[in-house]
Amino acid sequence: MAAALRLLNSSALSSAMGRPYLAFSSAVTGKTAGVKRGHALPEKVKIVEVGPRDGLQNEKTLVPTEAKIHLINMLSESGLPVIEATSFVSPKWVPQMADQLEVMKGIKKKQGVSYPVLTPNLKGFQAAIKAGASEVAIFGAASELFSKRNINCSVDESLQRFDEVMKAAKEASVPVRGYVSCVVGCPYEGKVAPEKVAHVAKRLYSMGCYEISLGDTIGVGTPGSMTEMLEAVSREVPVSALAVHCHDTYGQALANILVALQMGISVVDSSVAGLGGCPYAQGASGNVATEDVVYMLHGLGIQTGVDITKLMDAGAFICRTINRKTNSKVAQATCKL
Ligand SMILES: CC(C)(COP(=O)([O-])OP(=O)([O-])OC[C@H]1O[C@@H](n2cnc3c(N)ncnc32)[C@H](O)[C@@H]1OP(=O)([O-])[O-])[C@@H](O)C(=O)NCCC(=O)NCCSC(=O)C[C@@](C)(O)CC(=O)[O-]
Repeated sequence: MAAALRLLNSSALSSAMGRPYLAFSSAVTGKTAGVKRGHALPEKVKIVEVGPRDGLQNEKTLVPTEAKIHLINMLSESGLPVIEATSFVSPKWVPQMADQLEVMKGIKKKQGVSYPVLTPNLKGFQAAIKAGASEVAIFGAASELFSKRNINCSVDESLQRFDEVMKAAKEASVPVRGYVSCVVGCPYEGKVAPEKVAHVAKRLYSMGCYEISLGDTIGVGTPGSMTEMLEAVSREVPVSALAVHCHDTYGQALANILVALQMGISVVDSSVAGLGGCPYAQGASGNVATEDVVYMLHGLGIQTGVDITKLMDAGAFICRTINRKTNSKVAQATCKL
């Protein structure tokens, strides 16, 4: 990884001399930044934008529904292939997502873009389908205490609930993504053993989830602990079915994503402007910023299909709307605030 970072930095510096700021990345030129891709790095990465859901769910002040819809529409125009739109969870638990129906009805669905929603149980699944969702995600955890605080049941109980959702989803031919939270650390239990993560990931995959997103919910992972965890999980679930979902609390998210890419993972979750946190994980900061992920990937010559300028416009819009400073380093550096 160190070698790859060295290559990235030297290439970025030389290619940027005398050029406007965004020439640091291939995002504007469409060309690679001249970085030799390591043989393990994928040519393309699918970015799963979780800003409208993960990014906003923790906002204390209710974000106007119209603003959520406008954000999703702007993100759709940026070329992102997947935008997690909202969640069909209890409004008593997460009031910010109580307008899920209006959001789903209000967005302009762009052809080729998927708009999955979170569904913790059968009730949520049924409501999501009624609202027009064509993809859902179930969300479990590798830590008992986090599971209890987040969805009010043990890990085993959650898997039973998910089984019901899976059965209904199969009948309705709806693809289901599975999340595992706390893959390296838990706010209540501390370090989480990689074997526990592998166990839950395997269960979700066996019950039919097409993709398993591994969440470093509180952003404590390092390239070392991520590697250890990913090695354990990839013994149970094919790497082609894995995604990483990194929060940036300790500033390790991009480095963690890079090790995941080097292990063959080609799906990365991120949140525009680095918005977010988890309501049940005190102190957790936002997801890694999508702008920063796209900048790094383009700098590595990896395709995303995302127009970084349009993406930054979406980030600037939501930051203005909720009166927050962007957490994206790229947006800060280019004054897209
Ligand atoms: C799972 C429950 C519902 C259990 O909550 P519960 O209180 O145990 O549920 P219950 O079955 O006992 O029902 C209690 C009430 O909730 C209602 N209810 C029950 N289900 C639903 C539903 N789907 N939608 C709307 N209402 C629902 C139900 O109808 C009933 O209403 P009442 O009779 O009292 O009026 C609750 O704990 C919950 O909603 N939790 C969601 C928490 C959440 O959204 N957390 C954030 C997402 S996870 C995350 O961010 C991590 C991730 C994915 O990003 C990855 C990472 O970073 O690690």
